[in-house]
Amino acid sequence: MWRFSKLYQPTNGIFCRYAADVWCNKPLATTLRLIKEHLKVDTQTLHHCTKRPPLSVNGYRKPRYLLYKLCFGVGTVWGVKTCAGSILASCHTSQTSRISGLKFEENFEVDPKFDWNKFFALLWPHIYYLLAAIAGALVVAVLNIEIPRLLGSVINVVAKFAQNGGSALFREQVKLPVFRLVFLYVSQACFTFMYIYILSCVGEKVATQLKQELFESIMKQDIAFFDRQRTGELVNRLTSDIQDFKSAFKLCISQGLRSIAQIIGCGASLFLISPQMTWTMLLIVPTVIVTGTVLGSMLRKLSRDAQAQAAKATSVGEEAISNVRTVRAFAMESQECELFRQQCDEASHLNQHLGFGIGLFQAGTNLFLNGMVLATLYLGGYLVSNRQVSPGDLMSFLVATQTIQRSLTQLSLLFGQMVKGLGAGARVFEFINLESSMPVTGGKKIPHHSLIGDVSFNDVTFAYPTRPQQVVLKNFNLHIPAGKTVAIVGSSGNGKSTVAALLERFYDVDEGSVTVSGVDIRELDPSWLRGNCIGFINQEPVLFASSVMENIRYGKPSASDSEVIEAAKLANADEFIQNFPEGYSTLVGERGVTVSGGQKQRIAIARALLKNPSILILDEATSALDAESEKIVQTSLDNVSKGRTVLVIAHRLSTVQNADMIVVLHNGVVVEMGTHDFLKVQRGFYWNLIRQQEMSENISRALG
Ligand SMILES: Nc1ncnc2c1ncn2[C@@H]1O[C@H](COP(=O)(O)OP(=O)(O)OP(=O)(O)O)[C@@H](O)[C@H]1O
Repeated sequence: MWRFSKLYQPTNGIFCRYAADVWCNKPLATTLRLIKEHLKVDTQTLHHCTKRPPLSVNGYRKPRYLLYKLCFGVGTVWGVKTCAGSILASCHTSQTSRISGLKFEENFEVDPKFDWNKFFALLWPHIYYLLAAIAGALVVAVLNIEIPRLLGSVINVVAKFAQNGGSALFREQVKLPVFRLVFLYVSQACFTFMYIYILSCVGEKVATQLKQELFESIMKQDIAFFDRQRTGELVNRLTSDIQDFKSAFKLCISQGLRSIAQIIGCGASLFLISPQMTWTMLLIVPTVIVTGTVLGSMLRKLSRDAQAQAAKATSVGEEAISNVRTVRAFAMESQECELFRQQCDEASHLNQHLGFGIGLFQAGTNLFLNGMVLATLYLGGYLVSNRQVSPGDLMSFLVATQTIQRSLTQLSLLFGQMVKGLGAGARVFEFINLESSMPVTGGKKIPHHSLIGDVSFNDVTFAYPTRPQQVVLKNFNLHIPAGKTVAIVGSSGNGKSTVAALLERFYDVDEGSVTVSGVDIRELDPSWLRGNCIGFINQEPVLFASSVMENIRYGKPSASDSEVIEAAKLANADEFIQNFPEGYSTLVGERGVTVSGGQKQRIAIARALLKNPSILILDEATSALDAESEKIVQTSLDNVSKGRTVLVIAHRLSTVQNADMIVVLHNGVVVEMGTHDFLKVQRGFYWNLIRQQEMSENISRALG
């Protein structure tokens, strides 16, 4: 990894050096946090430092880098902010975009490198099998040395008896080389089977391991990562990239190993037969190697681009399919098809370039190899005519040359696969190695006997990592005593859901702190916090494509059937579930499409309730429902809220009138606070919100 340490200048470089050192090894969010914490740089300065736009599309730009190096070298005094921002900007476009928040998605995908260390670490547990396979391939190679020579012996016997005749003597003389050949062929078949089978098993195991590690790494990433990444892109890495990598691994090692073994074996055999002819042939090998290296690096780059574009096309398709109802509702089918077609065309275009390169490489290799056979025939014929070699030797030489030719052709075919596999592997390793800035587990757990549920937001300032320039909450303060209900209201986009997301610790605050029972949630075990302490019900709960029972049990995997049913009863869900022909075994379909909005919501309430959380977050939990369903769901929510700390985020003010306290948010700042009755008489923001809502309800009623 490229480091900036050498650019450090004590006078003005501390920020850059620090940023560079940390940043090159850690994810951006961690780096920014560390810079802020350790260098006491505030958010605004940091934004200023990092807001320069990207300078190039791939990697850092050399002239720019040299310029900075020069500037630092002669001690030019630049403002720390500018230098740091510029260096960061000139170093790596994707990362810069991450910092500046500009065009993040497009530029995130840059030139991932294949992690050989990781690759060998994956192979290490299978080392004995691999060694056995390599040994098998080497045995095949050794056997190959003898085959052309034995074939030559048979030809020599044939040539001798073609002139003199005598079938009995012929059988006698040909018997030994033929038996030896049969033995060698059978042994070769056995060893070939052995090493191909072993490699295939190892390939499967490595690919499975890789898939699991990738999935685990994705699952551990912070929510900001998912804000940036498209689902289709992630699915593509889990499926087609792993598949490409697996195929390349299996093919390259099994066929590649065999081909290399054959080349070594037959090469040795060639030297034994006629060193003179062999040296003549070897003259063309450097040309093949140079062409292969130059074309190879070009093709690898093309392959990576093609794969990245294919992933983009998949994510466009995936998005349209998973949101098909919205697409249909807006009659956007043809536009979606057009968009998908464009992305596929682009991928196909890049693949055609790749195909052109691979074709050129293979055609060139074939031409060289055929030239090699012709040269052998010509030179060999000349040597036979001079009686320097026998016809049998020429035959042996041709067989060995042909085997080498076949193996080299095979290798050139494999080359394309290898290029694709390396590209795919690099993309997979990129995410496996990605460190999450927020751990999923680890940290304190509040003991059960202490009072859990007292929540405090202390001077919280926060901007989403993908949009660092837009501060969503500014010096936000809120205290929710244990067992009380607090509602947050305000017009759309003012940061209500952000408050809930911070309490769930989906994101870490930029300044200030969020505490639960007096403990900063950054010190708490996030998995314990979300799994045991907080229940979250939002506007559109997502159910998994399994039974109602399994969906509710998702809240507490160890819950018994009776516990699940108890939770469903409390959530007013038991009755409608029992009315389904298959009761709790009813399948809800993908994302719960086979149940109504109100039913889905009540299943989600039961699911959250099963955890028995001390804090409940209701993020517009009833706003997607009609009046009747809302009433039923509200009753369920009132049931489950008893004895818990509840944070309600609501659009419909009628649902929060009974809250112990109502907080009005405006532009990320608390502008009013109090009970419904108190705020109503204040005639301020809350009163205005009530009036606006009443007006819009009257208008909708009038419109029928
Ligand atoms: N994941 C995200 N990444 C970047 N910006 C976001 C993200 N989520 C929300 N925002 C932005 O943060 C601001 C506050 O959003 P938030 O969802 O908290 O508002 P809200 O008050 O809950 O709105 P609504 O009532 O419409 O749900 C908005 O400007 C929004 O565009």
